[in-house]
Amino acid sequence: MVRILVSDAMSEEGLAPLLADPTIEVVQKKVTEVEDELDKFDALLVRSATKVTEQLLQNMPNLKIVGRAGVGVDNIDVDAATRYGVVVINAPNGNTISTAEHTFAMMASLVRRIPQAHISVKSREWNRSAFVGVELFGKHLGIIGFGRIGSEVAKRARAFGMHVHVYDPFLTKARAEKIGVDVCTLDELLAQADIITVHTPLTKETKGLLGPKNLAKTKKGVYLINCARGGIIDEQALISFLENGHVAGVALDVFEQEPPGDHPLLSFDNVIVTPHLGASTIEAQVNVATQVAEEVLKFLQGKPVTSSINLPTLSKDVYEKIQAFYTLARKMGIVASQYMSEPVQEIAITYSGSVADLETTFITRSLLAGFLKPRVASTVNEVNAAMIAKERGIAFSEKFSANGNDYNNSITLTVYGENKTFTMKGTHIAHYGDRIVHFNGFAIDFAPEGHLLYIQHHDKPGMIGKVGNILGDHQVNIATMQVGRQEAGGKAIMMLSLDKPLDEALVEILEKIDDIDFVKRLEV
Ligand SMILES: NC(=O)C1=CN([C@@H]2O[C@H](COP(=O)(O)OP(=O)(O)OC[C@H]3O[C@@H](n4cnc5c(N)ncnc54)[C@H](O)[C@@H]3O)[C@@H](O)[C@H]2O)C=CC1
Ligand SMILES: O=C(O)C(=O)COP(=O)(O)O
Repeated sequence: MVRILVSDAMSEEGLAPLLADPTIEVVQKKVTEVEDELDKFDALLVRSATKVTEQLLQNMPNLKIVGRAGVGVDNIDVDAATRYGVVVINAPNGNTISTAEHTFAMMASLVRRIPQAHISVKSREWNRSAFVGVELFGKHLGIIGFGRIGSEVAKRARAFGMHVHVYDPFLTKARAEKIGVDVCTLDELLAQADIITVHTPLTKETKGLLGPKNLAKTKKGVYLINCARGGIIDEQALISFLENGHVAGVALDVFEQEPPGDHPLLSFDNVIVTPHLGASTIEAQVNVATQVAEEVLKFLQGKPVTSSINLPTLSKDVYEKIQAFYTLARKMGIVASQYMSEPVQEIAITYSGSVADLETTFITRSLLAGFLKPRVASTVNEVNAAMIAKERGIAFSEKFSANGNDYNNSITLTVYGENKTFTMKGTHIAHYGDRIVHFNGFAIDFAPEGHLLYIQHHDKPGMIGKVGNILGDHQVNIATMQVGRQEAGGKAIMMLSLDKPLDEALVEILEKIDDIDFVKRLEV
């Protein structure tokens, strides 16, 4: 039974695919309510309230995936998740419209002082002259961060007759022209805008983006809106610029600390606030919960996920094409790692023939994960394989060649160790399976599967018989046997597939046979 912890409030309708699956148990409780059983969960679904820290990840050793039912993943330690091999996914567009609409509602409320007027009337006052606002029409709106939400805000602003200026260092000219907005530098935006709204993620670069220096570059009487993340507008700087009257008003949906408690910003009459409600609509919540539920279900069924933060994104089509090579590469990694029982500095992979045209990032990660698996105690998979390889000083490279040599497709792996270099070549043949066709300088043909025994020896009559007799005497059945040699009477190899793993004592007996150089057990 797969167990999923849903630790923040989520739409039941959205979670329906998980709730309906009889092989899945969904527990809807806060982390603090299940502290004793955290090690029993395979998946964790969160919104922004749950902090997925390294400590929490350590307390959940069976966790395989974290699903963020929303956009921002700043509450998740993605680096730590990657290190532990935990996939992180989000729901990137389910709440875009709701957040853009909320931003616009905040903008209108801010310039017309609707919340203040509302409180006044509810207090039985009727003070019309105290609530004179300004129009949005004709005003200059500065949008910092022109992604999904920023561009939806721009469309609405244009409908209101506003001039829209956007700053986003990653925005292509073509996209900006298509939407018809004025792309400018941050300084130009700060100087021109009557209203500034931020829609970037919270990153090292955007933390404090609107701090004392940049706020000083804004127009006197500017209005500011933050419906993205607390901290993009520096709260201390904001207090100073409200106190000195430079900023006319602020609308905040988000805070550096949530909830903000008795925050000094809450005392300003011209600061209007909501409790992180951007995504809080029925529609957005159904959308984001459905998106993560479907993704988690796919992941648990071994299918590719499309909105991963720490895995290359694959479409179903691409996944189907690479699946066979992904498995072959994993097996090749496992075999090579056991064969090269010594420190390794570099792994070079060459993709030839049809596989060279595919998306190979995943295949390479699969090979690395296979290679590292026998060497590391922690979980290693395609999420963290590249990172672990780097940490261990193992460089890796990919090369591509259109020519598949004798095969329609092949993967050639060269491992550079401290003392030796090892090469193997594998191919995938439709309806036949994975074959290793070159091993350590020998042409051969075997399936990289099960309990394999590799024997390197001198090419002499009777060698196969001697090995067969010893194994037979010890009740070890040989399922298949492939042989290869460089030249008659020279070096030769046998690759045996056995019905059960061999113990070390038997390896030693085999190695004592005259003309056997060495024997290696390979478990795939
Ligand atoms: N208040 C709420 O409930 C919600 C808040 N959000 C927040 O809104 C923000 C934006 O979300 P989306 O538009 O969906 O994300 P997105 O990824 O589509 O857009 C973000 C944009 O920011 C730009 N950007 C990154 N660094 C930048 C920098 N240093 N300066 C200027 N631009 C930069 C990126 O190029 C990108 O175009 C996120 O922080 C997200 O967490 C999202 C949904 C709901
Ligand atoms: O999607 C986002 O980034 C949000 O900020 C929404 O947060 P929430 O899921 O409402 O806690």
